[in-house]
Amino acid sequence: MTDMVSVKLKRLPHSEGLPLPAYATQGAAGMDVLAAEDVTIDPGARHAVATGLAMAIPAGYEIQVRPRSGLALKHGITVPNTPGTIDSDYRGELKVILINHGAEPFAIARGDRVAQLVLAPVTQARWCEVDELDETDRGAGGFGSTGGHAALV
Ligand SMILES: O=c1ccn([C@H]2C[C@H](O)[C@@H](COP(=O)(O)OP(=O)(O)OP(=O)(O)O)O2)c(=O)[nH]1
Repeated sequence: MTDMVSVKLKRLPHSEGLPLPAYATQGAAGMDVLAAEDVTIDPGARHAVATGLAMAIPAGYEIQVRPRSGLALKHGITVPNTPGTIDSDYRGELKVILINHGAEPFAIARGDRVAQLVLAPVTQARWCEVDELDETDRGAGGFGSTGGHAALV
């Protein structure tokens, strides 16, 4: 059974008549979120798409704005800041930043499902400053230090 967390949501006038974000299937991790405006994004351009929704996410949670794979694969439409972070103390309009990596202008109509929202728990870190860090086999190796993209044998 999936946990359910209540999130207070306020409709702004331009979302009137639109369905709320919803899970497309029972096991979906993300709720598809709808555009509240008509807009065309030219190749290479970005736009913060209005959703007409504001919310009060409970403390200890965030909402992540993630791309939809179908739009990415078929049209090159993705979220450049993915996952977009909606903070629990944000009360403004949730906007979906989209970029068109495709070759054609991409037309969005009000009501189109442009991205998905994932509610996720947040753990805040407290820094603990030290003079020395413990040693590991990896050490400072990174950024491809274990080899290229060929399969490990
Ligand atoms: O895709 C996004 C990302 C962010 N936001 C809103 C909610 C979030 O809580 C706020 C700030 O986002 P973020 O911290 O990513 O932006 P920033 O550039 O660091 O701005 P700020 O200085 O306002 O925190 O903007 C959106 O509506 N959509």
